[in-house]
Amino acid sequence: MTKKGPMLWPVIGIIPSLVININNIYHWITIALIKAKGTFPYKGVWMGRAYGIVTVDPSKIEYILKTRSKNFPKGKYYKERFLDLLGDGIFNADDELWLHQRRVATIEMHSSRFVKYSLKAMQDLVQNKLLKVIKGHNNIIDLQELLLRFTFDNICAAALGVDSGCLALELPQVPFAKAFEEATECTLFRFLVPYFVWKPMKLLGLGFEKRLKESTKFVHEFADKIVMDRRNELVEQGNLDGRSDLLSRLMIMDNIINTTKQNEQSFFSNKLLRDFCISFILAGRDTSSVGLAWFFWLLHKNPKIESKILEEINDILSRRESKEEEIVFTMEELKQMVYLQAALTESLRLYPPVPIDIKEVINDDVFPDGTVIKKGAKVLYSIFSMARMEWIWGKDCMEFKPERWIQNNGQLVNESQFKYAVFNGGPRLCLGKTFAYMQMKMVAAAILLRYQVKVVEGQNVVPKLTTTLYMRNGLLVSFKPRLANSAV
Ligand code: HEM
Repeated sequence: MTKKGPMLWPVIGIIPSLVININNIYHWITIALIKAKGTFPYKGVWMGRAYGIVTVDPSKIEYILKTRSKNFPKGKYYKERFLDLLGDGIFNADDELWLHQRRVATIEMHSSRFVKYSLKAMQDLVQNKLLKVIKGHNNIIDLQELLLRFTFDNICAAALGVDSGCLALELPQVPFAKAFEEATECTLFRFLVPYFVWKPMKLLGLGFEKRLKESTKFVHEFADKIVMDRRNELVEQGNLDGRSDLLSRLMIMDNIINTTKQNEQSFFSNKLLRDFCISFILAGRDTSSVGLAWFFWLLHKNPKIESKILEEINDILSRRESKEEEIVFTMEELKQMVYLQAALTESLRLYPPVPIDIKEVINDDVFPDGTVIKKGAKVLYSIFSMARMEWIWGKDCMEFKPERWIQNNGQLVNESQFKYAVFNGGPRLCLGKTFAYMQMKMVAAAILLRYQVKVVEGQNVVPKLTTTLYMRNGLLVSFKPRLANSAV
């Protein structure tokens, strides 16, 4: 049953409490959820269509993400806000349209071809770009911004097969990345103001809606050109054998299906391919970089854990038969980094890149504990707050403890997706989870082996209110070469 939560005023609902706590929103929601014993009702402004419950209850999360997932889709509320940027892409689709994209993307992402391609892309990006930028910058640098540049280049290579150039040595402004960031930020405003405010603004081309229109146009034109060029390449060459990115593979798969089933319309039109790729870039653009930024911050506060990670990396390297000049981690070595994986998992628990998620209710429903939820309501679940509930994670829930994730036999703990909802769960479990771990381990190990990441003292390291858990002021650091490896 839902317990009392923050005050709901007539007409303006929960808004006054939100406004007062806007600078500390995640902690405020957490405290409200602790007081309400896990779930409370909320209401936005009158006629604003925002009402429902906020929860951290793993059994309710399992109910919405798995047991009754069809009754709790992304829904109209979410979709109409993301429609301009994402169209029908996987991140914004439900039902058949979602299912087909999900199926083909899953097949392709699990293929050894894609895994090999993404590993190579990551290795190249780390060795030839990221480490070079770090080496070339002797001064203080914003680590969050640097990691964002890395993941943007990485996801563009994986999804589109292009180099977006964010990690060039001089760290240039990249128009596509800039437009993407602007379009995402402006879309977020649609979640913060009632629909009767943003819809007229859109119609009249005002304020953030004007910026959204312009940045979306730029993103779409950029992606459209890549899709068109690839289509032409396929027509001219008859194949895309040299390419392993998702866009090329989906185009090829669709082509093969159409050749076997003559007269049937292609599923992946050029527009749907574009929408798919944009969804993919959105999903993988900032999640792992933001996760890594919090990870390095936690290591700074927990030097013993950093030493243990280093010990593990050096131990793995000591088993190499040949001692190459340049150390590039292999897939096998990354798999052996169990302690590093546990530390990353623990860091993501405390600072989940997607801090709050939302689902819409299609038909009236009743949760297993008897809580009634009405058609049209929204369920918000705070993944950030879940980590801070003693009844979910124990008395030490606030501590950064990688050991939580290692069993007595040395294997990693396989936790329930609904207790650890960081990567979502059920049929819409994050498609990039394996990719993200490979990426985060590669970056963390490559940096930690060579450098001590010195966090500049006196910074105000706090979360920003966006769909992804950015650090509001970034993370200023300097890199101090480790003596033993300074030549690497
Ligand atoms: C630490 C890194 C990451 C975290 C914590 C994370 C988390 C999530 C979450 C919570 C969702 C569900 C969102 C929702 O439905 O509301 C999701 C979906 C998704 N993620 Fe990730 N993600 C990460 C990295 C990535 C990467 C690197 C990629 C791409 C390579 C990716 C691709 C996707 C896709 C395509 C979906 C949509 C799946 C669907 O709707 O069927 N993610 N992710």
